[in-house]
Amino acid sequence: MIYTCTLNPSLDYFSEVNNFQIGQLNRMDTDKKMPGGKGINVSRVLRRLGTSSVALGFIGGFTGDFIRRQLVSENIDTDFVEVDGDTRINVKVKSREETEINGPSPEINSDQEDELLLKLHRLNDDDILVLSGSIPSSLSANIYKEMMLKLKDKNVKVVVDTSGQALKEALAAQPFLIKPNQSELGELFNKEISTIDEVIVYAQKLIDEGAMNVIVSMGANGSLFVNREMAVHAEVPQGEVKNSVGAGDSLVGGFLSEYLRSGNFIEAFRYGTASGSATAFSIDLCTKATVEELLPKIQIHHIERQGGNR
Ligand SMILES: Nc1ncnc2c1ncn2[C@@H]1O[C@H](COP(=O)(O)OP(=O)(O)O)[C@@H](O)[C@H]1O
Ligand SMILES: O=P(O)(O)OC[C@H]1O[C@](O)(COP(=O)(O)O)[C@@H](O)[C@@H]1O
Repeated sequence: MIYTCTLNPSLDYFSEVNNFQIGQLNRMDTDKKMPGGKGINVSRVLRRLGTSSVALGFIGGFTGDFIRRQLVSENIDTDFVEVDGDTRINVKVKSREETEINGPSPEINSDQEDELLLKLHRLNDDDILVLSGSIPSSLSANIYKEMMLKLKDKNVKVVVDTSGQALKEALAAQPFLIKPNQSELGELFNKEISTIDEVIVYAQKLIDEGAMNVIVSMGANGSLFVNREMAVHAEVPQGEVKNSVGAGDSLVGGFLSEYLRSGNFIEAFRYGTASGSATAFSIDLCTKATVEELLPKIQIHHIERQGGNR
């Protein structure tokens, strides 16, 4: 079974505003409310691709009720811990450019934190746990690492999709997969990373620090998969970007769905990358049909590393 864990879910409020002007009264042309947060998006993508999962995390208030109802209507199993405050609202404005304003998390107290940690007992050998998104300010930045250490005697593959300190801390617990985007990778090393060669060098450093597999997503430039055996670039076709929110989560969901089916890293990477692009080219998240239409257009290039593959 795949478990996704979203410590900081969101109601994503999407609005389209033609000619958005800062400091002026703007009116929306369209709006839409969707359940959001990285693990929740992974669960939604997995369901669309025909793979079941259980969504864990903290939700609360009217926004939490909305998320729960939406997930139930999509036949996604949930096992959330209820908190007192409202789950945050993240505002996404689409105009000439996309602008995101993510809200602050509600307070999580130590009983609620313990309740979530106890749920990890549900996991068995060969399950997959996806730890995705930012960490609420009332929790410690090393909570992902702590969760992984609780599972160390079980053969659970853990995927970590977060950034900054939380990601640095998690590396020591040897995640199966991490998925920073290009700017998150740069942020980890306090360096602007602009070429594919640089991405490979720094992804490799994350492997040296403990990650088993690294995918670096690079928006319209596709993505890179790096582990000790290979470095692979997936080139994506150009298309009209309708909404890039959730593209990274779709990559993770697509990768896992195909990895569970075939156990093949390259096919999983191709499928994940197609899923990311299919979401970027859609108003909502990708569907199985949009992913499979793009799949033949994803070009896979093996890259020989300096000093050879290891
Ligand atoms: N403009 C785009 N054109 C084509 N594919 C895209 C575009 N933006 C994102 N994608 C796809 O989605 C994946 C994840 O996108 P990215 O923006 O890098 O992730 P994140 O949402 O985590 O920042 C990319 O690897 C790519 O496959
Ligand atoms: O937890 P964070 O880092 O604030 O991110 C939450 C936001 O990221 C999303 O999960 C989208 O993430 P990606 O675009 O990286 O796939 C939104 O649904 C949500 O609003």
